[in-house]
Amino acid sequence: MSDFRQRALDYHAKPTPGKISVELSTPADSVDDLALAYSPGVAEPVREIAEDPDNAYKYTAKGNLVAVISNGTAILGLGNLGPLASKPVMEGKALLFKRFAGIDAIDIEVKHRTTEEFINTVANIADTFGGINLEDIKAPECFEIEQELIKRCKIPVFHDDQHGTAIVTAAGMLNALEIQGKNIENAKIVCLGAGAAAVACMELLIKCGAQRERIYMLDRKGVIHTRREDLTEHKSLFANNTDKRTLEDVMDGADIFVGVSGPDLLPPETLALMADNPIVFACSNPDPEIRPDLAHAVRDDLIMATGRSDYPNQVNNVLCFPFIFRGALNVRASAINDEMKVAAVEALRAITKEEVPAEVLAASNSKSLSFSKDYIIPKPMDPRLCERIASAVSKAAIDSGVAGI
Ligand SMILES: NC(=O)C1=CN([C@@H]2O[C@H](COP(=O)(O)OP(=O)(O)OC[C@H]3O[C@@H](n4cnc5c(N)ncnc54)[C@H](OP(=O)(O)O)[C@@H]3O)[C@@H](O)[C@H]2O)C=CC1
Ligand SMILES: CC(=O)C(=O)O
Ligand SMILES: [Mg+2]
Repeated sequence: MSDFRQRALDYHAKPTPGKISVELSTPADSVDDLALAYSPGVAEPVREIAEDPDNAYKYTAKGNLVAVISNGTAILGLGNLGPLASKPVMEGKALLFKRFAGIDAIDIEVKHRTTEEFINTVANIADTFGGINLEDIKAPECFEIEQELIKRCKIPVFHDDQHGTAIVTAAGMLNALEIQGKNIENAKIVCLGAGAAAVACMELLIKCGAQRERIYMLDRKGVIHTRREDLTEHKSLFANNTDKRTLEDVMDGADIFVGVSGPDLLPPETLALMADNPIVFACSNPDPEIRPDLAHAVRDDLIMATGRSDYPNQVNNVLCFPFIFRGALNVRASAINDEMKVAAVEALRAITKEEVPAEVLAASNSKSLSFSKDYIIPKPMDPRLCERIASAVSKAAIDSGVAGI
């Protein structure tokens, strides 16, 4: 067994199995404490909440509690390995919520037969939480699940793999384009993958100025084009009227490659086909579509990002979900809307261009970091992220009329 694999297993097994636990926030030592915490004292907030459900925010953990919910159908890039196998990732998301944004999060892995059964399960428990972060649910079911839950729940419901990924991708991409001296309106974009992350990333890039007809999206069958008759509703939105059919066909002259598909799917030699000063986001986890060392060996003019912590430019939704929820929960937003997403993109972009605090340099073993090809997006441990993104998101929620307080 490799040293890293053993360390990763040990990290999860010790000192106690898993990565999260529940801690008490009030005293529970004396008879008097118990009389307040449980019977008879607990009856008082029960009555208050029965009278007005909003009192749950005052007397329970609801307002700072997010459910991280998965069915394990698209666990990172590992595929459909079932709900229980997704638990380490969901506990990991809970860890990140707490570590970076002080949000209490609990993982819930749901076994279900039909999409409707999954939706009903989540809708039926939603009132317990201040927000719901859907995670690693595969396309196309994820689109219906999120839309239906947004309709049925009074709290923010956010499919992280769609919108968290899209927000970070858009921020990193706009910064990378600026460094490469290109603009998004003219960019030829190749997107390998046509699932949850791909569709949301491309839709947000279009909102940022990308031209739909200059996007070439591919699934396992190749380029998504107008003559295909097997396309789902969301893939059809990206059907390109083109005679190009393969990855090699569309990589010719491309300015941007976004990989949200699976490991090692981008042959190094296809990079040679791209335009000058290209941008390659190989975001599949844990193994990217192409390893940075292979990519850099083919081209020295590219900007390269992955979803991982151990290379420069980590384009990963960890840079978004803790902070966008912090901003939403702080103003008790009923939804996470486009205005809040755009505010998160802009905050992320702006932070990248500012001086990096010494503690971030130390945590990332760097002597210096400044806006450049190897620093297009902030590091996740940057303490400015929470304050800056959350306040921008809260403001956008207030301005767009979805804030509850
Ligand atoms: N860095 C980050 O922050 C994030 C990265 N990701 C990564 O993106 C990837 C996809 O996740 P997600 O969108 O949630 O999953 P989905 O299951 O919703 O989508 C997966 C997509 O990848 C396509 N795909 C898989 N294998 C191939 C292949 N050999 N050739 C071409 N296309 C392929 C599938 O094609 P088809 O439709 O034909 O089945 C599908 O369209 C994962 O690797 C995940 O780790 C996801 C979210 C965040
Ligand atoms: C980062 C993440 O959410 C994923 O790879 O699925
Ligand atoms: Mg995910």
